[in-house]
Amino acid sequence: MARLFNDPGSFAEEMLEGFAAAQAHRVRRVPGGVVRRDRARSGEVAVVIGGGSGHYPAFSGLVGDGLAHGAAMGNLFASPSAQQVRSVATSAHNDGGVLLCYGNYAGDVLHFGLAEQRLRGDGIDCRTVVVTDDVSSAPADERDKRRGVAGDLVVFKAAAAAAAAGYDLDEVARVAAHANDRTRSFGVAFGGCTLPGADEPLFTVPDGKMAVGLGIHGEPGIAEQDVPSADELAELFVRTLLAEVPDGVEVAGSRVVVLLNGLGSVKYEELFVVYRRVAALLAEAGVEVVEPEVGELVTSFDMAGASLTLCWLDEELERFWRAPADSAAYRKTPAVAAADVEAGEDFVALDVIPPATGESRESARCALAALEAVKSTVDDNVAELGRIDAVAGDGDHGIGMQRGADAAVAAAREAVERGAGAGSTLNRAADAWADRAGGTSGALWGVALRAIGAEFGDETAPGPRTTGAAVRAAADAVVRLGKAELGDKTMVDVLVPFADELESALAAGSGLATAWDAAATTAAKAAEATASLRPLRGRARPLAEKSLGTPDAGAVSLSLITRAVHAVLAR
Ligand SMILES: Nc1ncnc2c1ncn2[C@@H]1O[C@H](COP(=O)(O)OP(=O)(O)O)[C@@H](O)[C@H]1O
Ligand SMILES: O=C(COP(=O)(O)O)[C@@H](O)CO
Repeated sequence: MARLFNDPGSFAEEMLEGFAAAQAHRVRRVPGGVVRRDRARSGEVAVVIGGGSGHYPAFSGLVGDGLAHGAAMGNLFASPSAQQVRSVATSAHNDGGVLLCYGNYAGDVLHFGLAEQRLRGDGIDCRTVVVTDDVSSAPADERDKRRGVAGDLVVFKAAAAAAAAGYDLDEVARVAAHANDRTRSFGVAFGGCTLPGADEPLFTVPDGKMAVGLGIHGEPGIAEQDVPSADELAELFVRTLLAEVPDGVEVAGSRVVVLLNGLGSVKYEELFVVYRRVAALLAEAGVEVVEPEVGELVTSFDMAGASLTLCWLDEELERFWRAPADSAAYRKTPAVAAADVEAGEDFVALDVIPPATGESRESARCALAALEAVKSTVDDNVAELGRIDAVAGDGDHGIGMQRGADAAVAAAREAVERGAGAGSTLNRAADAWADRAGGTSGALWGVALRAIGAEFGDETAPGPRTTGAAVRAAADAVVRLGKAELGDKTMVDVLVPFADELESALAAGSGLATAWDAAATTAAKAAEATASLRPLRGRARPLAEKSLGTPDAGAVSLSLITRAVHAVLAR
């Protein structure tokens, strides 16, 4: 467990501050993360990686020559926001376009996806490759649903070496996708991680047992067995990964990168004991190992666990794997000399409040009151939302919603004080929510509030009809971004019936407060009804059976929020 921290809420930020100070000769701090201190040559594709904090050396430790050009860093175990990714990518860009490369987690996919759209809008060409190496997170015929774990390193390195070799953006993306296709990982855990300030570990494994197939956020594993000996673990690792070799690869005679990764509190010495047997087994199978790594490459805070990664090489991947690199946490000599180029402009968000009418400013005050009610209900339910999310997810839904709601209220308050209209107030609240909350729900709440803001605008006071249309627009935006359907066990199962009921009650002539009341009652029933569904989206999906009987965390928080907002409308 973490012993050294100040305010747990500032841990990720303070960690990055210290990292950047300690690595000032390699990296530069920019809003949302870090970029290389020295620019690469002009025209070189920038490889921008990122994800939640708590996985060091992923992601900031992998920024440097021959590795990533920048890393966007979110809160602990929560993806960076779209704005953070955009900021880092803008600072890392060398006029050669940007490859966004990160592990396949719902929150990362949403935020990096939004960032990609915005970067394109800024005139920066982008491609995306998500890492999906964890064989236990989905079957082989659904590789695109798998999580990204320690295989991140091989994919990031291949992409960055291709960029350094002068490949263009399409070619860098091709190399990264190819490295991902050739990479498989498999992990186990003996104990959970405890985040700073938390009293309990995120999950536990019974004494003497080992969870098999566990993810890097403590997502429960696919099986449990007695703790094996080091040799037996090596045998399990190698057997599992040799059972799923990429298409077109012959095991005997192949050359592979091997990563034996410690997840946080397994000792290097233990890893070497395991590696001794891994190396022997691969040799017996006729596989030649190329520059293996044994150590901490992608961790999960202080989780006790380990994983094995194999990347099946061809000539090009081997060349890129062997290429020099010099980052804080990963170095291969000879180090490349940094190009001595002027640092470019960092990304600076515009801070202009658009003009608004008096009536819209009045509505902005109501929007602020509604957000305050949201914050207060989230505060009251934070532990329960975490508990529900922990059944099949990563247990951070309450904390994420709290971070988002806090930030949204602060941003809305500032906007109101500066004379913003309702639309702009909600836009600012939306960006603040998405920025601070991270995670899947952060991205979704961000687009939902933005959609409401767009309907409200800064000119007129939104009446019942506009409010109904705004809620519908929010539902459409959430579905468009998250692509969940009704019945997938997500917040959509509450948001859509809520919007339907609100619209039909308004159409039947009810006033806003009465219609909202009826819709909030529908929302509560819909949230409860998600208990009988199996999740088909998000982090809980691999644990569908476990989640039966428990409602969806995002559905419950949304239903509580609709009820809290009703209290404001009924005033
Ligand atoms: N594709 C999706 N569309 C809509 N809602 C989703 C989707 N994926 C997940 N969710 C919602 O997000 C909630 C989880 O939010 P959060 O804990 O912030 O995410 P994370 O799993 O990234 O930590 C889920 O309970 C679910 O309601
Ligand atoms: O957890 C991470 C991002 O996933 P969310 O879906 O945002 O929770 C992060 O730690 C890995 O990038």
